Amino acid sequence: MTECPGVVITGVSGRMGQMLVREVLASDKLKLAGALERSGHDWVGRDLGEAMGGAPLGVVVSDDPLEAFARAQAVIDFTAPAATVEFADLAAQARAVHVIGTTGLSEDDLARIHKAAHHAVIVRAGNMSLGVNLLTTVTKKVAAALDIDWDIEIIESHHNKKVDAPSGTALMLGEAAAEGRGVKLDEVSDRGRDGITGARKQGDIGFHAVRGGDIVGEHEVLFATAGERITLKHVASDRSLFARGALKAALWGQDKAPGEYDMLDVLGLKD
Ligand SMILES: NC(=O)C1=CN([C@@H]2O[C@H](COP(=O)(O)OP(=O)(O)OC[C@H]3O[C@@H](n4cnc5c(N)ncnc54)[C@H](OP(=O)(O)O)[C@@H]3O)[C@@H](O)[C@H]2O)C=CC1
Ligand SMILES: O=C(O)C1=N[C@H](C(=O)O)C[C@H](O)C1
Repeated sequence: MTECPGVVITGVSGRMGQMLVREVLASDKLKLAGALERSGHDWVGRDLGEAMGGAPLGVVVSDDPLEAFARAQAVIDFTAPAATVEFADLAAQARAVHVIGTTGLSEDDLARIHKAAHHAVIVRAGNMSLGVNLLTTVTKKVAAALDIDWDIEIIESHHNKKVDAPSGTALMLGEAAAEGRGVKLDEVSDRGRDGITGARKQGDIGFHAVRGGDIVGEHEVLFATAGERITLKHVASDRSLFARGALKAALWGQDKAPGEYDMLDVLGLKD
């Protein structure tokens, strides 16, 4: 029998980090090869299971990514942009599949990730759920079918600890709508109106971010014209769906050539 690929989880104390650990431990296709936190974090040096408030797991939380990645076949990373670009370089050096869920990445960050993907497989998506990725394909089709007099607005809602806006998912949906319309998102994007903004510019794609309580993630794409509206909506009520998508990506990437991929590739939804 072939051995399960070993996976390192970064940012293990985080909301997604802990969810990913649970999903890897429950998986019979991947094994936990390491757990990372930033230097100085009080989980570093502790047993991961105990740090999470449970029984010991025999995995000590480390702050040494290169050493951890060298022992792994995959890295699953839901942290922050500054950490993710470092991890992309190090995972590529170790030739480990790097699954990136981190959002809020700048153009410079994306360029660095693109470079790292010359040497290893990188799967990156602002949302790892099947439902959202399907929604992007539907959004693209609806946008392609409708005239410019249908206004497109994207409304996202998240918990009050989220640090970036618009969400990675909202941007994926915006890209899909822009692609469907045959325009560039950065030329039509209108983010968070405020004050005397003037009338809505035809062809713009609007973004609105709601933050409150413990909302896991909700995304709505509104197509509105005179006399009628279409609303496409996805609601995530449990973070485990993002974690399961990430595990699927880590496995899928094992036999792929170096390069940048997304969840549409993993889910077989690319057209
Ligand atoms: N693609 C998807 O499907 C999804 C993406 N996300 C994205 O994942 C990311 C994390 O979300 P969430 O888990 O809620 O956030 P949390 O803040 O709960 O967790 C982030 C973790 O990353 C750690 N971290 C941050 N910076 C560094 C660093 N420089 N080096 C090492 N570790 C670091 C944090 O440590 P510390 O506490 O010390 O800062 C923390 O443990 C966000 O970008 C979010 O948008 C979330 C859900 C789904
Ligand atoms: O920060 C979150 O929580 C989430 N982030 C992702 C995003 O920015 O779209 C995915 C999901 O909506 C949860």
